[in-house]
Amino acid sequence: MAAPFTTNGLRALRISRATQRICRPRLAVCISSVLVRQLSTSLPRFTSVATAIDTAIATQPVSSHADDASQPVPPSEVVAEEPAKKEPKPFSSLIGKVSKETLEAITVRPMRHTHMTTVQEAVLSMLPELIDPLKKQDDGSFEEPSVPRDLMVRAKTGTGKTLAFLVPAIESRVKAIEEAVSNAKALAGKAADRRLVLDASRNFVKSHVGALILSPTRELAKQIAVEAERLSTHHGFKVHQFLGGESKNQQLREWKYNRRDIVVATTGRLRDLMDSQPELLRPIKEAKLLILDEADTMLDIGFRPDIEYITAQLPRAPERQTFIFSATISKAVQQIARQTLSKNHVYINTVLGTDSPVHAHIPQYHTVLSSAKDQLPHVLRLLAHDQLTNPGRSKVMIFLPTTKLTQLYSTLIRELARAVLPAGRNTVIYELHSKRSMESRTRTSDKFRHDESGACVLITSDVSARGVDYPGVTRVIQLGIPASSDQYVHRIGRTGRQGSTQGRADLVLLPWEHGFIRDQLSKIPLKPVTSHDFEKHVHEIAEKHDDDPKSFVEAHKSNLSGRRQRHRDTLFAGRVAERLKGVNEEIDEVLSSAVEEEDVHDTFASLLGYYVSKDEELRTSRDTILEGLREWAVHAGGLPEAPYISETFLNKIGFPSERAGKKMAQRSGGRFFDGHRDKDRGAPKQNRWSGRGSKQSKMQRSRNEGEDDGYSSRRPRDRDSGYSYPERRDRDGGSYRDRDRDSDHRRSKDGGEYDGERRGRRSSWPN
Ligand SMILES: Nc1ncnc2c1ncn2[C@@H]1O[C@H](COP(=O)(O)OP(=O)(O)OP(=O)(O)O)[C@@H](O)[C@H]1O
Repeated sequence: MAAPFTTNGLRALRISRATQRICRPRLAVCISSVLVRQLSTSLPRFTSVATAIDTAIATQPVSSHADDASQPVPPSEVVAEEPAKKEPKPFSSLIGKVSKETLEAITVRPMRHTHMTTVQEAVLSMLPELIDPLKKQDDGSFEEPSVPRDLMVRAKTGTGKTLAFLVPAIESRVKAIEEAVSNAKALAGKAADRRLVLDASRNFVKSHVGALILSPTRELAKQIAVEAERLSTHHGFKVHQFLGGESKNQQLREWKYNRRDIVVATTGRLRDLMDSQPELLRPIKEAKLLILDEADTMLDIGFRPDIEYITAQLPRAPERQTFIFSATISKAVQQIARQTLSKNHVYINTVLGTDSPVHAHIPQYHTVLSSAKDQLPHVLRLLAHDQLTNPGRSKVMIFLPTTKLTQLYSTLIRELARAVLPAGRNTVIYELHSKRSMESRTRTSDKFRHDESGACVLITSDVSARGVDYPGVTRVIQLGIPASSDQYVHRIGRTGRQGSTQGRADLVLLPWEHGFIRDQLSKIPLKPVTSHDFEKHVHEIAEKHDDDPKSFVEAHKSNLSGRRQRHRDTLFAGRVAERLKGVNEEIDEVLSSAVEEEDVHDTFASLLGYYVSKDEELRTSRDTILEGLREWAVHAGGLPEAPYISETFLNKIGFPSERAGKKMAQRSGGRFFDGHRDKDRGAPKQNRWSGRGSKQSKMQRSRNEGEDDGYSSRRPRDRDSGYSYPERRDRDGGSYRDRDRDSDHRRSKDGGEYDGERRGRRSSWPN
């Protein structure tokens, strides 16, 4: 019988590596190619590796650094095929390579998966060799591994990367325990009995951590921990979570009394505990596997000091293995990653050639608005469109660049949904950002994940951009430019997951943000749509509904769950088109009654902080950005005057400010941005929203009461769990200090949420 693909594949890679070490690179690649080609004739699955090496030959420079011993050996690259091009392999093909407990968890209970995704097949077919424990030699060093043990893996969003790294983590733990027991037996010789075996196993699982998994956000860390628990159900493993914003005492209690198989952590909390808790540090220092999920963020400047601190405490390669996973791994990140990975690592790339890391089947649109005034109406029309085209199963995520804008939009959409959207008061609005307590974030995230209302919206900052798995998201709306093109990809990845062919993405930009598309998103297949055309389109669909609501809903009946099928007549109340026509009046009304000027000013300041360094990506001047934001404050935020920004403040935030400052000063009578109001400017002019905020500002209330979860105007507020909870601090009182250290708040350039901390400097404006 032919040897399994993996063994042959790894053997070929090993030979290829050996040849690379001793020959000139071009020659080495040729030899490798011949070897691989021979294999691929008998094993068709190996063709992709052969193709990769062929590509390498084509691109290999004739004169290279062949004799330079200091050049790192390049990683072996495995290019996996797209699922569309081949039959997915069943998990049952892993029998004999993976323990039966893990396979049972995957295929029977609780996961019930049948076939591997491309990335899973590429990684799991490297088992069991990938995680074989290394033998310790007499001098205390470890034997040279016979196959590459470190991985850098790139695969599209929603393709099951979590399972791809968790299975090796679990299997490696199983093997390490077996080895510890067998060593104990060997030591005891004939005296070995059942009790000794048990003791050896018990000691080992408490004194050695198996795998340490680091994640950039708490939401993602929690999700990974849940998946790890599910996958290790039949092994009885304990998964520890060290996440900021949660009780340290509780985490330490769990740690004290339980085995330590897998640790999932955000870097801030883990570092904090490693610093202060020797009881925790000792077993973590024994961790033989480090996994960085969303690796490009983890290796970004904001997280790197923590990552370096943590990795410095762990064993070195080859004793420690490192896996790096992400949907986006740029060349620069690859360079940095190589400092963390062993030289002898494999790069598995399932995103082929020039292919976009976003799923091709997700239609992506962008709208450049002609004025800031159209921003909110357009977003409401997008929501209406989603509810009309996905009746009974609309689930939308709206991403905003700053926390303040997230709060403002949550207030506005919560107020407007009832009057404007087709599902009206049945629309459930969720709000999620880093200013919420951890408890509230977890609750909101869980509720949105399991929401079956048929019309729900999660308004969120970038805390939800990466890795978080919400099934059934029908549309992702991005308002304003994302922090980077990678962040765009990750946000979009919240829809069309698990091979789902449904989903849509919309990017909504102000006129001066247009340059971002050419500068950063030129490789993304974005289709333009004007707000005018879209308005017409939505009205046509709404009128179609209003002409015959019953048959409209009937046509989409298959989308409805049993419970909602019974209530399908009430899916969209009243005449939808008419309500949509009144959107501008409703917005005026809500801006004047539910939003304080102060909130708009704060939001403006947060946007200024976010956009100030984006002039290059936007291909425009800072003056244009400033003007654009001032226009936004008036036309979208409803301020009577554009905010005035002092020259000093402009200087502070890096504007070429003398000219801009004077210009603003001459034009403006509004609020003075340097912590003072400009008293000499007299009373602000009355505008159509004067007397605004007469209802208590929702943003204010949100701040005061921790309002968040699934607020639907249909429900009485006092009965809405999560609505009236006071903002709570952790019982251990450490939340604020801890939050400052938490990964979510240390995000850099494209780590997501802008929270006033930019490149290590805390700014003076709100976020
Ligand atoms: N083999 C499989 N068959 C069916 N569903 C799967 C399989 N593997 C994973 N899934 C499901 O697919 C979804 C997405 O998986 P996961 O979150 O691991 O994707 P990801 O690649 O890590 O995405 P992201 O890049 O956004 O982090 C999850 O709901 C997971 O349970």
